[in-house]
Amino acid sequence: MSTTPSPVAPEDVRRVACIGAGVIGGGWVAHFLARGYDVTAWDPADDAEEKLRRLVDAAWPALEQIGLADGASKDRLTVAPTLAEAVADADFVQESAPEKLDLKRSLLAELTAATRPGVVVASSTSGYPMTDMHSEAADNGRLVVGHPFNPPYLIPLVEVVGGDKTDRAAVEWASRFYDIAGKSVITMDRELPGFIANRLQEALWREALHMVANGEATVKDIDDSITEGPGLRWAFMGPMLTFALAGGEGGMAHMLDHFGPSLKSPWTRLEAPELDRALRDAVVEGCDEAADGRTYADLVAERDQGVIDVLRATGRLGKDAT
Ligand SMILES: NC(=O)C1=CN([C@@H]2O[C@H](COP(=O)(O)OP(=O)(O)OC[C@H]3O[C@@H](n4cnc5c(N)ncnc54)[C@H](O)[C@@H]3O)[C@@H](O)[C@H]2O)C=CC1
Ligand SMILES: C[N+](C)(C)CC(=O)CC(=O)[O-]
Repeated sequence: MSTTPSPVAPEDVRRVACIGAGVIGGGWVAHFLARGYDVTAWDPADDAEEKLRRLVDAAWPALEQIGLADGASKDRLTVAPTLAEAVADADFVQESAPEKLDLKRSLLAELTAATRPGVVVASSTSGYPMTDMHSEAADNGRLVVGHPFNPPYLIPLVEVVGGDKTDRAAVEWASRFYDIAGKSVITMDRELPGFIANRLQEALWREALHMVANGEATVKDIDDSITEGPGLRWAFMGPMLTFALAGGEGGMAHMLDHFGPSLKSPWTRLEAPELDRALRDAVVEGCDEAADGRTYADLVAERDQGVIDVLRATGRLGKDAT
């Protein structure tokens, strides 16, 4: 473990390195460019640069719509030929490589060695605790999880948490940096599988898969049940406060006294269903039907506009909102 402080204060960060430039790494690139940073990306895939530039081009109209920071430009993106060159001058590194534990462990060790001492390195992992990804490399107290939501250039939340070897100062540095970079930060003081939001999302997801597997609901029924129902409330009021209103003037106390006993009803089947070929195909087929001829690019544009409309309608544009 290291006690090396970052060589750069969060407010003085100029250059961000994004390692792995797929859906999430590319989304981070778009976000940091829009917030006015110099961004250096690296990804080992042959077609990575072309795909990355395509993703940034597709995201840019949405980012212009919500407002670019002074000096923000797509021209401030450099795609480096090697990982070492990508991170050599970075003030902060966001790792978004595939979700494979061995790969994350060796990549994070490599990043620790290739960055300047003390530079904070955050992993986008959607579920691995940093304690499992930490290597034995020296100076690894600056490795943190910075879990984003898709697309990182529009969804504000980042969950920040360290592992058992992470310096508290690195967690605080990352939280402050993300805040300055326009994110909405939850800083966790302990590791949970799936952090907070994915733990919740995965519970919903498992139930949805059970219903498809058993022919109890279609993919469309499941999506409509959220977008026409609780999803409308969740955009601005979380599940706890929403349910407190279900208790009327008696609030959560009445809600719990009234509905609490039904917690024991067999509403959920939280053990995950077998993700066999039939279930996989049923879900894929249902999503194709739901897309109804819209391409991936159409859906991305539709989603981005929807998120912007919700952020605007709920008064969250204007603050450095994403
Ligand atoms: N897709 C999602 O909705 C979300 C994903 N995440 C996390 O973000 C990370 C990346 O996931 P996605 O972007 O979805 O995956 P992806 O498959 O879209 O992108 C992964 C990228 O990493 C590159 N790559 C492969 N080996 C690499 C290496 N050794 N070093 C650096 N890059 C390498 C690939 O060429 C690819 O471009 C994962 O840890 C995932 O859990 C987090 C939040 C949401
Ligand atoms: C599908 N996923 C588990 C990788 C999703 C996330 O981690 C967060 C999100 O964008 O919902």
